[in-house]
This record gives sequence, structure tokens and C-alpha cells, in this order.
Amino acid sequence: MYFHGTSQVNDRGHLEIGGVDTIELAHQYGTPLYVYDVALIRERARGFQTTFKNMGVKAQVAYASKAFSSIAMFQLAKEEGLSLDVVSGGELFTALVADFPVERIHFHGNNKSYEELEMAVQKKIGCVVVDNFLELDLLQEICEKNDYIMPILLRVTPGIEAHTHDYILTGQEDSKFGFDLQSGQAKEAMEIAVKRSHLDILGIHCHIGSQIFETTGFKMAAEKLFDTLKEWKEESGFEARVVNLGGGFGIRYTEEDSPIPVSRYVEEIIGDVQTHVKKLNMKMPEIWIEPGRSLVGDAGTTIYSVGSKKEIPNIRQYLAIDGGMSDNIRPALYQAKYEAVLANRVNDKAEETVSIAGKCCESGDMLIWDLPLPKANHEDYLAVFCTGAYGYSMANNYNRITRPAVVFVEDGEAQLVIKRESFEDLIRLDLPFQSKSKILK
Ligand SMILES: Cc1ncc(COP(=O)(O)O)c(C=O)c1O
Ligand SMILES: N[C@@H](CCCC[NH3+])C(=O)O
Repeated sequence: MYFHGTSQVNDRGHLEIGGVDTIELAHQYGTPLYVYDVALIRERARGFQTTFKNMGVKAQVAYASKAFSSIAMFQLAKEEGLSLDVVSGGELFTALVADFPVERIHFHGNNKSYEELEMAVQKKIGCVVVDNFLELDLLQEICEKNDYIMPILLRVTPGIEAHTHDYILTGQEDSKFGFDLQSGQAKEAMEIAVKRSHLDILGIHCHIGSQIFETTGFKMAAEKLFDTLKEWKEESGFEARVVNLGGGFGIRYTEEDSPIPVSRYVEEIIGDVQTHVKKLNMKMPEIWIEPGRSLVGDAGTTIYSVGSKKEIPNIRQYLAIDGGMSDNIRPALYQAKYEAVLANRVNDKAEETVSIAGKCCESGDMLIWDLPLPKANHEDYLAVFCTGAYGYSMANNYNRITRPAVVFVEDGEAQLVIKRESFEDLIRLDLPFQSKSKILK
């Protein structure tokens, strides 16, 4: 069994994370329960930042908060000196409530509303990553109205196909994100932006996709960005101060995955960038990256209570848990794979193969297929590893299932950072039906 971060088995045979017994957590906070290993998040944040420092490259490491956003998470990111990538008014609002330094907030998204852009301008955030021509116009208008000059990056699609699931590919030419490089659209956007009185164009951005292991795609994309910048400098005199290479660094969900340590992602990609920049005889700009999954993915573990069992002789055994696609939609959406153990009997030998079923009314609500486990029953707990990214943040209320609680654990202590949703929370926005029917009256 592969244990991430501080996860280990304690002398009661229970899964322990951050020095805290997960079964005690389950008793105290109920299940399903998201448990985050704070030390592992810190280790990753420092790994990225120290490597840049050691390479002598000025950088910002922005946490892509879509992976898991909450006030406590943003406070932790602030404490670790990270910047923050937000993609909606809601994420921005959460960051402001968390008192995140506004100058380190970067605002992304392919269809930011007027209100969202105005919020960004009025709060004087560090940077808007402009995605399209409409936004170039809206942002100029809003900045003029508010008498503020907004630093911007232009998001470009470099035409790189990274090896990952189709739904999380973003750098290819046919993408909904950003200005296309190939057709000259990106250059046109740059030429417009440099002329705008209230936009300060810092440079360009690209993000080629997510859960990528090889550094080749990143290097190819980076080289393409620098070749483009060289061309723009020669043709239009525009010189970039920042190049943002996005996120997408892969992590280990199962033994099929072979990521490299975060320091090596940076060393390999930035090493290549340094060589390329030298070759082009350019000045090294500041480099920004936006890791999400690699900062929080394997720091998260979900603890479920085991429930019913169904055996179809000679075909399959289903073991149901008290959550599913409502707290983790990734298996249903991307056929994502996970590893799991019985959290209360980690050392027990596997005796059978079961498929873990969620409790939603959907046949597709299957968390893990064909998992070897000890014989389990309703008194057991299942721990699913590596659920820290795009788990809670994609959780939903399908079937009016309440979203789980989230705890942070570190140095033998646990703290609740998101309360479990209640039934009252579920109906908070509902209004009664005012019937107009004459027949029923
Ligand atoms: C623009 C942008 N930056 C950063 C990320 C973070 O990606 P990851 O969580 O794979 O690091 C994403 C999501 O894929 C993204 O769309
Ligand atoms: N939500 C996706 C990643 C999306 C990345 C956003 N650009 C996942 O769970 O893998």
C-alpha cells in the first residue's frame, strides 16, 4: 500500500494522518469526511518555491484554487507565501474574506462577467489573465471608470496536445480558452492591449492541461511562448516582464501514475526555459506557475462509512459507501481511478475483490472498480486516498445529499475547516410554491 505524506498505520491498525487517528475523526465529525494533511501541502508549496529560488529565477507560485477552495485553505496558502489563481467572483470573494493579499491574486476564466471584472478592479487585484477580445474591451472600460490601471496577462493557446484525459486538455488549438497563437489572434490581442491606457500588459500565459507527467509538453509550450515573444519584440517592440506557464503537474493516484517530485518538474522545465532564453538572446522574465492538483491532491483523503453489500454470484460484489459522486464526481466524469483501504483495519489482508458503489441514484456512481479488500461490513470505514484536488470543490447536492465536512490535520491536532452541510442548508434558498390553480383552491 502506498501512503502519501504523513499517512501511516498506527498501533491500533488505524489509518493515521498528521498524527491523528482517522477513525476518531470519523466518530467526532461523521462521514463522509475530507481529511487534509497540512504538512504535505506545506512541503509541496515550499518544494516549488525553493526550487525557483535555488535556480535564481524570480517567480510566483500561484495556487490554482479551483482544486480546493475554502477560507482556511486560502489562509494556509497565504501563510506559505503562495499567490492565488481564482476563476470566479465566488473564489475571489472567498480570498478577500480570507484576507489574502490582493496584489498576489490572479483572475482567470474564459467568460468573466462585467460584475466579476469590476470586483477585481475595485479590489485592485494583482493581475487579470485576459482570455478574449470582449474582455479586453470590458476591462479597459471598467478600469477607466474606476481610474485604475490593471496589470494583465494574455492567455494564449500554444497548440500543444498534452497526454491526459480529453476533458482536462486545454492547450490545443481547438480550445475554448485563450487567444490562438497560430492564427495571429494572440498578436492582435497584444497589439490592442499595449495601446489601452488602463491596461498594463505584463506578458503571456498558457496552461496546457492537467495531470501531466512528462515535462516534454511543458517545455514545448514554453519554447513556443518564448519564440513568440522574441517575434513580438522584433516586430512590435513589446517586451514581456512575466511568462506564466500554468499548472498541470501530475500526481500519483494509483500505481499506474508516475509523477516526478515537484522540484524536478520545476528544474526540468525551467532549466529548459533558461537554455532557450539564452539561445534567443532574451532577458529572462519573471516566471509564474499555477499548480492546483500537485499542491493539494494527495494531501486529501476521504473517509466513508461502509454500508450495504450486494453479491451477484460469479459476477461482482458491490460494497456501498455513504457518499459517492456527490462528494467526488471524478470517477464518473473522467473515469478517474483511486486506491483505498479499510481505515480501521489497514493491516488486514485482502480476501475479496469488491466494487465500491456510491449512494446516488445513478448506475454510473461507482467510486472504484475491483478493489481488493478484507471482508468488510457496515462497521468498517473506507479511506480513499488522493481526493484533495477537484473533490470537495466539485462536490454537489445531487439527490439532495449534503456535502461532507472538511478537517485539516497537523502535528497530532485536527481542526474543522468546513462544516458538514445540514438539511436546513439544503433548503435555505428554496421558496414555497404559490399555486395559481383555481381547481385546487
Ligand atoms: C488556467 C489554469 N491554471 C491552473 C490550473 C491547475 O491545474 P492543476 O490542478 O492540474 O495543477 C488549471 C486547471 O487545470 C487551469 O485551468
Ligand atoms: N477538474 C479536473 C481538472 C480540471 C482542471 C481545470 N482546468 C480534474 O478533476 O481533474
